[in-house]
Amino acid sequence: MSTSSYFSMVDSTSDLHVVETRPLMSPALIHRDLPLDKASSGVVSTTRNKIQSILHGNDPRILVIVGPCSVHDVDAAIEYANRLAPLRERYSQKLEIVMRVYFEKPRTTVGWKGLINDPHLDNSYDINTGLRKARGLLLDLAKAGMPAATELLDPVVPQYIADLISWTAIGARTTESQTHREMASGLSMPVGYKNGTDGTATIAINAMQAASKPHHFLGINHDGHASIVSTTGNPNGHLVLRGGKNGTNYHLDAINLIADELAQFNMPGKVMVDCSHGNSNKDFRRQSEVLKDVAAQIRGGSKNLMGVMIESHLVEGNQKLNSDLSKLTYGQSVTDACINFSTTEILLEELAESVK
Ligand SMILES: O=C[C@H](O)[C@H](O)COP(=O)(O)O
Ligand SMILES: C=C(OP(=O)(O)O)C(=O)O
Repeated sequence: MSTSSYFSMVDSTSDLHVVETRPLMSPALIHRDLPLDKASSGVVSTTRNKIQSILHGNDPRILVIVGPCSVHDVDAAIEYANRLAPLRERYSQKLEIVMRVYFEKPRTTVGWKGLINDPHLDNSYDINTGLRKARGLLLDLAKAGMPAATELLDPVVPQYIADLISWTAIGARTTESQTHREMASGLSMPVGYKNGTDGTATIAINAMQAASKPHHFLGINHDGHASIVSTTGNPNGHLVLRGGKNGTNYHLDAINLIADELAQFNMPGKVMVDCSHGNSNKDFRRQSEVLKDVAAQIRGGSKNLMGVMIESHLVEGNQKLNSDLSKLTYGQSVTDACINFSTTEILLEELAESVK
């Protein structure tokens, strides 16, 4: 029986909801066009080492992940980095400032999923261009000496950009996912695991344990071929407290409780506080309140804090994405609302002053 007559006899049971599949460029091809240079690799490895030292208590400074909720405009991201660079230098004795450069957005239901998924912001989903734009921006930042932090969401994406990332988040919506724990087990940089959207820290503690162990899973290699990936486990994981539906978790009591829980599992007790999301109840103005509380804890001698995360952009607030992109305000977030740059400067000064 010929193949076509065989298939005409059976019901089609696959791809019933798939419209099309398009070729994806291999990581090797994008790396060939946008290679890692010596200076950039130096920025990434030095920053990763410094973050590891902070995490393991060998460097008393505080890690600061600060920048836009998401990058939708590469020029605005570069302008932001140019303004952040002098602050990074000024406070370098007290703070390790790393720019938040988020290309992938996990949505509660649906919405724009970030520059990699839809780089033209017009539902054309030109992912090959998205990956190039993301890598190009990371290279420009690294060449200018600015280290980058991101959230890694799609497990295929690290092959394209992870060599340029100094710190990674596993988000509140994916910390409990085995796929993301497997991915984190093979990542080369320190990883922060967010507590769940309901505020539960236990899933993030489980994630830290799982990702610190070796795993074997499905992925792609540098040439883009489907592969079985085997990892060693990532020893540089920590918790990121981002609050949740049931309230905040940045106060001293909450942090002490979680540090005790971490100690029971022999995990590093030092945590990062995300000043935004559940801790600000998504009101960008409340990030200042959270940051001030954290600074007071550091001033008071707390040994349980290793970092903070701040959502900040050139212009405060956020705006809706609509079809007329020419109406977008330059330097304002199209995802979560952010504080503006002058507030960011004030907060970084206050945080730096709190570190002895
Ligand atoms: O930081 C970003 C958002 O909080 C996250 O992507 C969820 O966004 P959404 O609830 O608007 O989908
Ligand atoms: C999505 C984010 O955070 P969370 O996972 O905490 O909601 C984010 O930081 O962009």
